[in-house]
Amino acid sequence: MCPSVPLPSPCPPGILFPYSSPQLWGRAALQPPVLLPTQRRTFSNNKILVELDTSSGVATMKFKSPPVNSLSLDFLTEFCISLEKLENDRACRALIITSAIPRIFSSGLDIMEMFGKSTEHYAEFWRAVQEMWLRLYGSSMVTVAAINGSSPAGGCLIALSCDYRIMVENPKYVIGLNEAQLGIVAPFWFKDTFVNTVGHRVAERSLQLGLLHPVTEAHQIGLVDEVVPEEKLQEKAAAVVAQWLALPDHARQLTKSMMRKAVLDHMLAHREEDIQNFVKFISKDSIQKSLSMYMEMLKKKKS
Ligand SMILES: CCCCC/C=C\C/C=C\C=C\CC(=O)SCCNC(=O)CCNC(=O)[C@H](O)C(C)(C)COP(=O)(O)OP(=O)(O)OC[C@H]1O[C@@H](n2cnc3c(N)ncnc32)[C@H](O)[C@@H]1OP(=O)(O)O
Repeated sequence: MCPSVPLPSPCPPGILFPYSSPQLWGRAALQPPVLLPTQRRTFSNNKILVELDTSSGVATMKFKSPPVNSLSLDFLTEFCISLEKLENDRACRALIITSAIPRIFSSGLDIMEMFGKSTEHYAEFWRAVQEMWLRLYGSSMVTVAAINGSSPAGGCLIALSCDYRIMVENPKYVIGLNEAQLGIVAPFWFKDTFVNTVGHRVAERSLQLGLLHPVTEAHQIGLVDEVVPEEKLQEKAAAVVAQWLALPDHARQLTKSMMRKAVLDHMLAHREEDIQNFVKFISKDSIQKSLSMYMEMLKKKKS
């Protein structure tokens, strides 16, 4: 067992603290460097599979919710539970997120959760979306998105919330915050997470046009950090994680907290207001009509 680690003092008021227990910091990093046999711990539900290699401290999370890994309320709940389990596991220092569904990383928020439902449902759903982002963006683990398929809107947010993004080179895959194309608006914390990754000008253009960027372009604008052939994805993700884990956990975690604190604090301070704004916005007839037309368009595309 890893001994509990004293908090760095004075304790910075970073968002990482409410979402990860400070006494867990250091985790496997502070254990003596003994060679342990590879040990795997697996847990799974019907949406997500998690495999933790306790000898390296690296967990791999696979989204497995057909047909397109859309982020339904159930999916978000399972995602948050899985994140919490890993965050609280002393043996886990890093997380690789990928998809078990061919060609799709995640299709973003489940549009059916935002269509034709009660205001109570919209509020519950939006709180779950916020919770997912707070946990992932505020995670004390090293997080790498291994993006093996298209990743629009909420799917892109998941990737943006990680520390590093590696995408498979495939001319058919796209990634971006395309909310404007659906007639909806990316909330301020989606926008802030995007700006923190690609910068203001690129984000402004991309958001206003609701662009879904092909992989090469996503790499050029800094939306993804690396592009690799499919067969190299897991190997690359493992190498990136190893590089990040070579640093002392507390230094990396405090730096991460410092970089992300303003955006996380802003959202926490406006969380209830953001839920009210979402409910009001999504309940509008005009927005419901836009979503309905978008779903129709998706179905027509198939036939
Ligand atoms: C001013 C105040 C502002 C306050 C804030 C307000 C609002 C913010 C609100 C919301 C923010 C939302 C963010 C989002 O994430 S919205 C979701 C955006 N997602 C998309 O646009 C993706 C749409 N899907 C696709 O482009 C393709 O499906 C995809 C490329 C993912 C896969 O293509 P493929 O050809 O393989 O598969 P399809 O046949 O298209 O799809 C299969 C099946 O799945 C259904 N589906 C796809 N995506 C979704 C989805 N996101 N939600 C629900 N269902 C989805 C699709 O309709 C098909 O269904 P069926 O026909 O088989 O029944």
